[in-house]
Amino acid sequence: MITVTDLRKVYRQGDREVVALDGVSLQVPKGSIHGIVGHSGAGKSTLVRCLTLLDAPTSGSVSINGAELSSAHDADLRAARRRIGMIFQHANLMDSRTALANVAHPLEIVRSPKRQARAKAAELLKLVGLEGFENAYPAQLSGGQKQRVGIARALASDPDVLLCDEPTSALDPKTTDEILVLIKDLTRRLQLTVLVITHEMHVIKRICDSVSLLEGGKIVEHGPLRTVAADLGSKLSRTLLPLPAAEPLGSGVVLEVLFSGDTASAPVLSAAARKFDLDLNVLAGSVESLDNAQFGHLRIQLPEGADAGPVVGYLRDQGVSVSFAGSEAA
Ligand SMILES: Nc1ncnc2c1ncn2[C@@H]1O[C@H](COP(=O)(O)OP(=O)(O)OP(=O)(O)O)[C@@H](O)[C@H]1O
Repeated sequence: MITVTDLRKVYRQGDREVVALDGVSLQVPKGSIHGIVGHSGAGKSTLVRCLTLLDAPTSGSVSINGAELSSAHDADLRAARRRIGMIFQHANLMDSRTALANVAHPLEIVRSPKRQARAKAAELLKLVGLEGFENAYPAQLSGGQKQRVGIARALASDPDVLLCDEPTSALDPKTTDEILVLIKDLTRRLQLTVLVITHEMHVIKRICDSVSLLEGGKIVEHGPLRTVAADLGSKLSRTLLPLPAAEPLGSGVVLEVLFSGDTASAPVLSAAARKFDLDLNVLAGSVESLDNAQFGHLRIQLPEGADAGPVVGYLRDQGVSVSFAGSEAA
């Protein structure tokens, strides 16, 4: 379990203060993956540096499985850092070392016996699907394979926590999905606690159990993936289930509707159309499976002159979230 409590980081530039983190708190349970999304400048890199204590937080605390990191010093701090495995956008492997020697490197630093370090590195390469590549040099590996070596290296110190900073931003879509499947699989098998920092919603959709939106150094929305996706109108729901812009046709009322769980598979819209004898026009739609639950986000338009009130009431009674979008009823 990672617990971050009221983390603040203020940089001083001359007599000016830059508040990069403004009271960030979060909890990530063991065995789960939490995503942190945010635009450039939101504070993501600062958060990574403060979590690993490469940068000292101005105030607040970070603990892993109840052990306080923020007050640790010297040997304790080094030991605490080893409990955090890091994965970066680029694996930053040592070109002159084989895949095996790269993975064994963190073990050599803590003076593990050489034979033991190599045996463990071989085991980790197998775990990340690189059996047979032990003697390959980075130049002989694809981007995805290099990232796998990076992941094996991150696991060498048997960390409790995996901190992934834009782990797939440099990879093509197919390799991205393969690496995400690997991270998810390792999380479950090794009961890791994983924090993924990313600007890609795809990463959140594919592997995260919960998500936080970081803006201006603050977490402005957070929660389990299913809960935030079902919150019609929230920023995270809009980015998880985006709708393309579509001009309304005429002056009929435009509604945004969000189906989740059971309502996503029930023919609620056609039932509403029959019940009120209306033609409903779908202007835009987005359908996704998130954390094994179905979601549908639609923009629909009622015919000109139709009374939206009873339709909205009926849809809400069926468990569908509805809001007015544009038109005279907005
Ligand atoms: N060493 C520093 N000194 C002063 N200000 C800093 C420093 N590092 C970061 N900042 C400021 O803190 C804020 C957050 O920056 P940070 O790099 O954490 O954002 P980010 O979300 O990682 O952005 P990006 O996705 O572009 O890397 C920004 O306003 C930035 O200018």
